[in-house]
Amino acid sequence: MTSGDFFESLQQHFNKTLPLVVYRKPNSKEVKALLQDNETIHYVNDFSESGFVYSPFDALEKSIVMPLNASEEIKTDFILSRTTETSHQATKYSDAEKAAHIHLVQQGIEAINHKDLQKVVLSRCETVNLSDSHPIEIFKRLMNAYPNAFVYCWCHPKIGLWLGATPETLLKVDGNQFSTMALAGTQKYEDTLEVIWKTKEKEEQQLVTDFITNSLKNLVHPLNVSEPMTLKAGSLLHIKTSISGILKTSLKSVIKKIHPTPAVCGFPKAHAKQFILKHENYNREYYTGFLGELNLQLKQTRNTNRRNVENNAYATIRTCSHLFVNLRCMQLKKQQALIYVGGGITKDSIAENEWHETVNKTQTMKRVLD
Ligand SMILES: C=C(O[C@@H]1C=C(C(=O)O)C=C[C@H]1O)C(=O)O
Repeated sequence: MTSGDFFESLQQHFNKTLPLVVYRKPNSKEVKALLQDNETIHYVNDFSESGFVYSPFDALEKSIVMPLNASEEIKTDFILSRTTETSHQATKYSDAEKAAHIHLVQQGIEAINHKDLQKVVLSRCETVNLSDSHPIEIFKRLMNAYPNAFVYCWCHPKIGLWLGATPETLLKVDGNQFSTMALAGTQKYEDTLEVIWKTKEKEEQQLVTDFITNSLKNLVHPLNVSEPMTLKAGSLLHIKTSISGILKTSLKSVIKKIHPTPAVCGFPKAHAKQFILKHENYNREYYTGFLGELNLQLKQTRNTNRRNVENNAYATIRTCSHLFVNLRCMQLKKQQALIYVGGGITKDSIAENEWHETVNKTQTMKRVLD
């Protein structure tokens, strides 16, 4: 489909206020959309469904799927163009806004010092007034601005409209090949990837790696764990460890084990989650949940040069899922964007610095707003 026809179909479907999702994977030029044919909310039953899944932070809440068999699938190639900065004004924060987050972080540090809690990821939701909002235009700007992110726009008339550009994979399953990543630690990108990471960030990220590798012990075997490396995400840098192996269990079991990871919740998981639900004072909804392709059937012929009938005999069908953590995202209301940002708190955190980290993280979305 031509790019023009693709975005025209998308806009028409959007105008009919029917559910849709449009997305582009990291470093890919292919953009895909699922256009659901009616307003039904399809809930996930056991993660054996096929389609696009949208899951909240709280694993006790229901996940939504746009099923392949109730949607039209369209695709195009999107050619990146030079990013044009929008005219969005710099944010003036009130003292109260800053004080509230600093207080939350201080409560987190206090709990870490006195209770059985090693890390807790604390976040806030910032409201930005918009002069105008064209979700599909914003989605295109996100694709241009963040080529190595998973960029999406998800919309359901009964749930809401979300957009994001996330650097973090929750998991990828291709047949029985499994991979994931431990991503944590943040600093501003200042024109180089050759940066020094402080012990605080290194320990915080190692905790995520340890949690994931321990959780996967009996589910993925053998398990390969890379050295930590620096990853650039927009104007930020993170530490990333790649983890991969052969999956020995169902998708449902592995999701249950790892989501939410200490990269977005904390450690131990139950205590961190309890702290978040009690102290954050707002509902994260889908922020720090996960989203992406669920159980898609990929057909691959072994020898693409041989154009004969026999070739089909060599075709293999693999079931693939590729899920991302819903970070660097926002919810669009009529004339407002709700931007969700957070950071990992450990015993060594400095509350003021954590505030600035969330301010820096808001830039990922603000750069594409009018
Ligand atoms: C929670 C967020 O990001 C997560 C927290 C990070 C950190 O604490 O340094 C880094 C990357 C993400 O795993 C967010 O972007 O809102």
